[in-house]
Amino acid sequence: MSEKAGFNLKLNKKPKIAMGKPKNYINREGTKPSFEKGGATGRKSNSNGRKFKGTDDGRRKRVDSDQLMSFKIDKNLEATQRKASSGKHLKMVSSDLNKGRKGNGKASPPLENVTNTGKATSRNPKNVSRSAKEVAENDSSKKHVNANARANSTKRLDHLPSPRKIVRAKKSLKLDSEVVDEKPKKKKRIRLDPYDTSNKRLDDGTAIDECKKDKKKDLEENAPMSKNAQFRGIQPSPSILSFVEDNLLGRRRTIEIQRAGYNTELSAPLDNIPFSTNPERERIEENIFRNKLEFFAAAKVSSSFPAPDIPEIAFAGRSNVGKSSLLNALTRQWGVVRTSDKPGHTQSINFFKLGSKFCMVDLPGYGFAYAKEEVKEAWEDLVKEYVSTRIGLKRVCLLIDTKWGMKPRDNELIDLMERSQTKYQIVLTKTDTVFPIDVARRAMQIEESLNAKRSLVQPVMLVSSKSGAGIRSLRTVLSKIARFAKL
Ligand SMILES: Nc1nc2c(ncn2[C@@H]2O[C@H](COP(=O)(O)OP(=O)(O)OP(=O)(O)O)[C@@H](O)[C@H]2O)c(=O)[nH]1
Ligand SMILES: [Mg+2]
Repeated sequence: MSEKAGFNLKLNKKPKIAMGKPKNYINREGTKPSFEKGGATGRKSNSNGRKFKGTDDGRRKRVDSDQLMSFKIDKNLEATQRKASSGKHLKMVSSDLNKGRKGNGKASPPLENVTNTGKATSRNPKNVSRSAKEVAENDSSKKHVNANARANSTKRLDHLPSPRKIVRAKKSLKLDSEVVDEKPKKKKRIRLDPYDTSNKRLDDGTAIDECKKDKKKDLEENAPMSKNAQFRGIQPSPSILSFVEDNLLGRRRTIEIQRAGYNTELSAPLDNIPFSTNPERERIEENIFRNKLEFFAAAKVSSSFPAPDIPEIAFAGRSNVGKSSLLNALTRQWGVVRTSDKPGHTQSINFFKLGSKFCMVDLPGYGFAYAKEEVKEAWEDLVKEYVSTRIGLKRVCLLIDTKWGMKPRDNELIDLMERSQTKYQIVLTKTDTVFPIDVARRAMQIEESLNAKRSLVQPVMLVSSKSGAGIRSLRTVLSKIARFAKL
């Protein structure tokens, strides 16, 4: 076999298909595919010789059958393309081609023609004529190609196609191979650009999410911290922390209190002497608080106040903060001052003598209480009048619930006491209801917030009437007032 023939065979890739061509196979110019005339069945009668020009009948018949064969193949290709099937269909095409060759005993077009025609017909039947023209143009070369194919067995190539034709043939072969090769390929994955916000799908999904994230971040950064978050951010000083730990302030387990040497059988166990061998409660260290607590006056209006002949210490604060309970805890005389879990229990200013030289005053609470608004307002006015005008009032213990901290009404009273230059001291109550760290935080918070107050007496006292924590310390502070107070 000559070199050129070999080259043509390379172009055809499947020389076997071309090999089956009969000797008298001629490709025609201007022939129309039979399906344009409504015949897609491959009937012999379908090929109407009269409509083909420049060919004799015999040839026409052969051409028709060829065309029919080509169309048959085209149809197969169409189906192949529609089903998007791969090499399987290509095999079918080849087998059909072979079938046609075997069955008819006639020439079948070479693979390149078949695929070319298939490609053309699959999109536009008009392309068939163009393809036929191409076929005609390449007539001679294809003749030789076919002849080459035949020459595989017997003959050698007579003349070679021009280089231009070879290129064209190569191109067509490429296109054909592309058509054939593209089918088995998997669908191309569409890669979405995450930064392309013009993409609707991105807008619906990732892009919006990112926007939301950014907005959320901005809001988080710019939004003011919640009160709770601010409170959690407080770093108590080491001195406050150690005070809290030393006095077992805050919520503690019974075992912890027992290990510290306190008798948990007693009420307010921490208000005792640790590791005492005495099974009973030790005596109160401050003499003044050993006195009997005696109720001696109650006032709902200022005119009912008793004569101010002894120093007084008053206990003010919101309703239910633990004022009455603290009086009992300080004197260890439970039941003398009535307490209740119902806010607003104390409805008048109650005066209690502790011995002959000292008086403790239980004030009605302000803020939320189970009472009518006008009644509560009357209590509040009474309390304000008492703390701002009372002669003999040496100190106001302003009780704040450790859990809730200071409220606007507390600040109102502070402002009033500041104006009236009444000495006041903050007492944090119910410390047993929160964690030790929160006791320290609250103390720190209040100390810092009231730093500039002139009438405020430091330090902030931390107590629990229930556990007895901090009661002894408060007693020490108050007994000094009672001892040195003069009218
Ligand atoms: N856990 C705990 N509960 C307490 C403490 N002190 C008081 N209580 C409870 O709090 C509730 C209210 O106590 P009170 O002493 O009546 O409070 P108050 O401030 O006098 O209330 P008003 O008279 O209504 O203004 C009662 O149920 C007490 O048992 C404490 O230190 N710890
Ligand atoms: Mg009370």
